[in-house]
Amino acid sequence: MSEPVPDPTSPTSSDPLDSQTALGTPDTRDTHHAVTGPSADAVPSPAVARPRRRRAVRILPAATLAALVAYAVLVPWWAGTQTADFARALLPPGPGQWFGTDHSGYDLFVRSAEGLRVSLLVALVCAVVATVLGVAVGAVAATAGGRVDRLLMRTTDGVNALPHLLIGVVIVALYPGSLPAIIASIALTHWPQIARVVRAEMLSVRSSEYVEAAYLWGASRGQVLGRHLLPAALPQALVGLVMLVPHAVWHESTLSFLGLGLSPDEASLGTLLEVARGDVFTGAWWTLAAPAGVLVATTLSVAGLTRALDGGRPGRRRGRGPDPLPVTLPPDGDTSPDSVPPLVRVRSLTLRLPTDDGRWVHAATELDLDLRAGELTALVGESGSGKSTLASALCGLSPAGTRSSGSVVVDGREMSGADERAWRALRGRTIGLAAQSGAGTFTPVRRVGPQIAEVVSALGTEETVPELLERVGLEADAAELFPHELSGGMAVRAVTAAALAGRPRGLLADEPTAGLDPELAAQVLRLLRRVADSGTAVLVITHDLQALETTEVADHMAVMYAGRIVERGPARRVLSEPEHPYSRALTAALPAHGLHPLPGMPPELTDPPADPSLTDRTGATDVVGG
Ligand SMILES: Nc1ncnc2c1ncn2[C@@H]1O[C@H](COP(=O)(O)OP(=O)(O)OP(=O)(O)O)[C@@H](O)[C@H]1O
Repeated sequence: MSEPVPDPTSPTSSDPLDSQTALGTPDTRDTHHAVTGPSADAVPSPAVARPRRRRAVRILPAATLAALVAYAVLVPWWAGTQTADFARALLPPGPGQWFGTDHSGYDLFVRSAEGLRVSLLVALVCAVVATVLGVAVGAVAATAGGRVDRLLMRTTDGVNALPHLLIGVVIVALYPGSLPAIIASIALTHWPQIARVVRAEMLSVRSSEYVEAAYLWGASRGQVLGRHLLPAALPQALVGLVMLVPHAVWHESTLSFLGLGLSPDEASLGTLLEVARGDVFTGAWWTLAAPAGVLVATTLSVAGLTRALDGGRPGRRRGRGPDPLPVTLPPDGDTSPDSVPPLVRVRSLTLRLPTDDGRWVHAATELDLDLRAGELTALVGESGSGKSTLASALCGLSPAGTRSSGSVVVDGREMSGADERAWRALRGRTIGLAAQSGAGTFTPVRRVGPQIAEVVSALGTEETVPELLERVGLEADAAELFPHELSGGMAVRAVTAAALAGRPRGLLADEPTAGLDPELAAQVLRLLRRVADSGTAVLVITHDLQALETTEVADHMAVMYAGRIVERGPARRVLSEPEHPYSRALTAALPAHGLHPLPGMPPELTDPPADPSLTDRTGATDVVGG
């Protein structure tokens, strides 16, 4: 269900410079310096010594843990079955018994190894069960979103808030000495951390360009989950699993120490500690020190390993998810002057995007636009005027929480209020989107060709990768390249090839010329013209009026400013005789028209003017045209 568009007068204004500041994110890359000069070899400088120390800090926990695991596996195997020998009871540590003996004469070096083996096994099973539960809950929450997500996250918070040990004690007290009860008591209280980490990781990957592109190119939620979200979240889940092991060791040990855990026959470290309680009062401190030392060494090494594993992971940005466009309002009659119905007909489309601080971005207001087969329409305007928001809406990919009204008819079908299934049937097939991010549209770790082949197979067409590449002017061996190996021009072409994989009747190209030099920009625009000439309805979103003017590829042009289309008409006319002051200012900024900069800054879209004109620009001292 869609929500009504909020009252435009309700949002409060904000400082437009805020968003500028946000764009200027400081470079946070590591700036370690290499040591130069003759003395560098002779005397290691602090800059060289520090990485070595860091390497040692990373290796030490792993080596300690490996030694402890070897100790737990090999020593009981080497020692065989021990029998009680009361003649050797409570011997202090010495040459014949390194860790001393307990009150039954058992060698504590062997006994602690057996205890560690049991504790590690129990902890590992608990951690695996908790991780499977956590991954399942996190994945469902991240992919379902909405109410399901909220319900699962509240449950997660609830379980997290419970006193774990108390719950463990209650469960184990109901089934005393039962191993499954011990595992359940630990696993059922420790999955929330994993669920939170997995959900957060999946949400951040879900907003990445290549996942958005996967949806655009027809992938189902299940395919996105299996191909992108789960593989991205699993390393974090694995780190979580390793982190859970020491927790589980401590919980199991505590339960056993309280006499609620395993029986002394299957001694864990906790059982040994519990048995040692009585011996300590006789002065035999080593009976407690041996298992306690092993427990502490295990916990510290796992904790150190966890930090080393977790330390190298880069952060990811959060962003928007692929929620369907909740468009409302009844379809209206075809008001187009042309007889051929457009492939896409937009009428009075209004979109309000929520901000984190409760305001609304007026990203699109009362937009009308037609896209027709065989025609290329250019949508121009400054950054932030709402062009990409419109393109996303035409694919049913508005940001979560978007409020909207108006009509979007695609191929004769009113898509107002259409559900995700309806949009998915249309994405990639009826409308293809070549997204703005170029090479970022592809998963970075795989070659481009197989990724385009996946799009073809998801959309079920007869296209082949070599044919698609040829169509966009790329050599067949470009398929073998990784995304980072593509030049800017090649990346745009590869993205266009993927967008054409479903033989769409409409193509939206978002900033295809961004970052390209004039010659490459012109080549890309001519490529899109050829796509239009083959009968496709093409929308090109661009800032690059210069390239449009040079190539003359556009049939129509719409000028967008502050969320509104302020002028529209034949491209040649709009470029040569713009009518709206903003269109005049845009063309006046071109080198061929005198390079007059636009005055001031565009208005803030959380508080836009009712009738945008150049006079509403903040900081404007000079108004061009008029
Ligand atoms: N997910 C979002 N949530 C809230 N506001 C958003 C979101 N995405 C974009 N906006 C805002 O919507 C407005 C229009 O953004 P949009 O990206 O559509 O502009 P644009 O003209 O395509 O600019 P650019 O060329 O830089 O992409 C901007 O004010 C932007 O900050």
